[in-house]
Amino acid sequence: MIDDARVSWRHATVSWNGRSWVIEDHGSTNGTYVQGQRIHQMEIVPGSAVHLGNATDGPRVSLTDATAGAGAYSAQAAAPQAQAQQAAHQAPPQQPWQQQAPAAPQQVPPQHQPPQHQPPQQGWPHQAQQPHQAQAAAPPHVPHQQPGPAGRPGPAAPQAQAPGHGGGVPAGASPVHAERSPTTFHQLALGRVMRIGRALENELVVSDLQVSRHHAEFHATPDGRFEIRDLGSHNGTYVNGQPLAKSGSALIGPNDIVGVGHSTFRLVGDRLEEFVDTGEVSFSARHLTVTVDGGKQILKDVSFGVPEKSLVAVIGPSGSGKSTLLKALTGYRPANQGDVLYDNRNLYKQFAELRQRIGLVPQDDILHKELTVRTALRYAAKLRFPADTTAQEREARIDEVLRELKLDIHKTKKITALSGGQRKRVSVALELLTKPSLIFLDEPTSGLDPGMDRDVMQLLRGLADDGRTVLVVTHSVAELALCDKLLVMAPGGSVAYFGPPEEALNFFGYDTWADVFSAFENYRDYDWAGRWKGSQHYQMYAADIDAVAAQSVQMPPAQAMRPPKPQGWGAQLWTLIRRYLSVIASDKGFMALMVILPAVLGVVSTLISSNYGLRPSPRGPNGSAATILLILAVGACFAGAANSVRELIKERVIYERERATGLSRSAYLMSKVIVLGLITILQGAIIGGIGFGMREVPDEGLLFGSSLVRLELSLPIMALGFTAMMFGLIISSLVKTAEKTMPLLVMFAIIQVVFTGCLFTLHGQVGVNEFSYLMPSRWAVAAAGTTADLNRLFPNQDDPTDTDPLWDHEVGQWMVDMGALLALGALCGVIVARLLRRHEPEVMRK
Ligand SMILES: Nc1ncnc2c1ncn2[C@@H]1O[C@H](COP(=O)(O)OP(=O)(O)OP(=O)(O)O)[C@@H](O)[C@H]1O
Repeated sequence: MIDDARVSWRHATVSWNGRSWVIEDHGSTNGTYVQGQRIHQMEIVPGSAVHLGNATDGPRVSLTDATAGAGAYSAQAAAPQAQAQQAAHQAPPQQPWQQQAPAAPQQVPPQHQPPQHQPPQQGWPHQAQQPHQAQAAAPPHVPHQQPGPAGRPGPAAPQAQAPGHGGGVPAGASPVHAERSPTTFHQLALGRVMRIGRALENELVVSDLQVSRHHAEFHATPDGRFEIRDLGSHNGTYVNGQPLAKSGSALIGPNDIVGVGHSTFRLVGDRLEEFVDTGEVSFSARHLTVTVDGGKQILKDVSFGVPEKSLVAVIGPSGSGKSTLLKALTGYRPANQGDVLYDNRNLYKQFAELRQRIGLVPQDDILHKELTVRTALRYAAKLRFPADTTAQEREARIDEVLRELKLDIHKTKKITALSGGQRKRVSVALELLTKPSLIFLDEPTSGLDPGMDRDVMQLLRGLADDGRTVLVVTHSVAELALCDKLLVMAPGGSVAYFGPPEEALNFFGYDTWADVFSAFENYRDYDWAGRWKGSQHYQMYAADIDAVAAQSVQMPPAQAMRPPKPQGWGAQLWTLIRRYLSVIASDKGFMALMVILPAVLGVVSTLISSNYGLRPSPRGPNGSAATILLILAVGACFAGAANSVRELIKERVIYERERATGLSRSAYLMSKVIVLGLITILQGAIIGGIGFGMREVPDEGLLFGSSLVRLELSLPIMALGFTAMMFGLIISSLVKTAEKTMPLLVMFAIIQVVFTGCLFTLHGQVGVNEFSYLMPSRWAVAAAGTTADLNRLFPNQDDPTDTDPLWDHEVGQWMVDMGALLALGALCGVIVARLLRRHEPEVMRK
């Protein structure tokens, strides 16, 4: 353990590679320096000047070669290794203000048991010995320090002291951290530009993958003031939580906070103070209230707060507002009233910047299960990190996360081959890539057996001990003792209890959680919130926060909240296409089916007995030509729609999460359209190739003369496959569950059969004919019908002179029919985009 703020929590390791000692930097914030040069990995020898955090005055790690023999040398040199490892596995220090947990109030006499933490079976050595005591909330009488000007505390802000308590520091927040000191100082000089970025040539190097290589620069204006300018960064530069325009600039005063990646900067005189968010942030919610249309409150005045490194569990009966609370805390659906404070900064007001520090693991997995762990993380990293990160940098971060979550032995396995608990770890790993400080999980242990439940909860305990705040909504009560704080929601969306988990049952006066939940069920109208607010626990753990009056939420304008797009549109599209192709390629059965299905449909159509195929019979009419077209068109419709009908619904959770991290809606949709479009066009070619290939066709086509008549006939079938695929996407974005797609697919296909115009005459039927214009099969059969001259082959039996104008044997009509078919496809695209919006976090809808 090296006690220096410039040294990261996991900074570097020194290891013996069999030949020499090697120091490796683990993506530390302030870097590792050998002989004054920032390094990633380097061999070191006794006497090497190795500094952590700063090239000159950072803590020095030295190898001492006390003896001459090689063996003895190794033993000596092991010291730094032990040190580095120790640094990574330190339990959180006991706070000086540690309090004994209060005696349980109310009906039941206190039966407080010290928490019984099982030592972990494997992994997570960070298990705090007594986490509840170590992180017990500061009782109200502990004087709270007030935050700095924009909520960020700092030594230069004593003037911000406010009378009384509750002015911003949450109850339970450690007063130690309210007085946070800067991680580093940088001297600004007039006339000199200080450029910030990830690249080593910057004056101020921020080793953070969220930061662009050349991110922003500070420079002095001629009148002696300082200005920050964004250098077209991928993830944005923020002033007081608001994004600067790309390549925009702003004057900076002493009260302003500049945010770049995980670092924030503040000007003090001509000195720049840098605070690095290493994850250790306090977090609190104040008076959170959510009102839905009709005025009903589904979340009522929820207040709680926790210091850094806390693990908080939220439990409550079904419908008690847990998901609503999670959405309010993450900003997915901001509350109507109240505040969420992140390190004393208002999350809603500074959403654009702070949203990047939040990781959310939804209940369903957010990875494509067909991919291997490593491949899935690679695509996720590509989408989430700035475009200028190298594959090597991303790989290094993935390795780091895999190691941290003990997944490195599983990295080459497909996610489907992992156990439920391991799969959850992979979802957590994905969220950890960008080093969030706050991690929210929605029922991570649902569906897991008790052993895995414990495994996942211990994982979360470890994440919190490593310096993050973790909040988990759970149905499982078996492992609550691992948490620092427990929030119990009552029916109706109010707080029934907040405090140490081991005191909760006593608080309710029951022996088991089943009894508590039964009481919630049986006494739904009881004033659980009133009981909580009248308790000593409330005084101890929440009254402090509640003392500040509730505020209405005024969210910044939509464009100021949108997440930055770490990658450009084209790069996102390319990554999404590649990911989708990887997913398809990993499923050999699906690929085989994609070829077999159209082949079978094409072959089946050849069973229709017809002497003349698509040519006129000697007498003129040839009704079987219409039947052949009908079967081929319906086959293309089925194949196209079946390809896409489950595509969006099965990925909905992934889309929702990725959208919140900057995914472009149109790039996502376009990736589906391109890949599925190519597949269906290919399938259309197979159907048409077999279906028309084995038939007599007219001698002359309309477009290509006599040489490519079969292609001319197949093109409408291919385009029909494409448009049907787009219809399938509409169904996929419309439904709530994947099961509902099947009946809709069947309905779609049957309707297409009816409206081909091959079963009965559509032309001349007022209303029905116009309605048929909305059907892709109508236009596809019409286009092929112009080539085959369907008016002649399949005339109106009542009146052969009454021809269908859509089937006119003319090039112009072929073009119109094809144009209408493709226009329908494009219209479907617009509709899908609108429908996708409904499945996005509320803050992303624009
Ligand atoms: N947009 C909305 N409009 C109206 N009512 C809503 C809306 N969203 C949620 N509700 C209602 O609010 C209540 C709380 O819902 P929420 O999903 O937050 O509960 P929950 O505790 O997460 O439940 P579960 O454990 O079953 O997931 C429910 O009664 C739900 O029907």
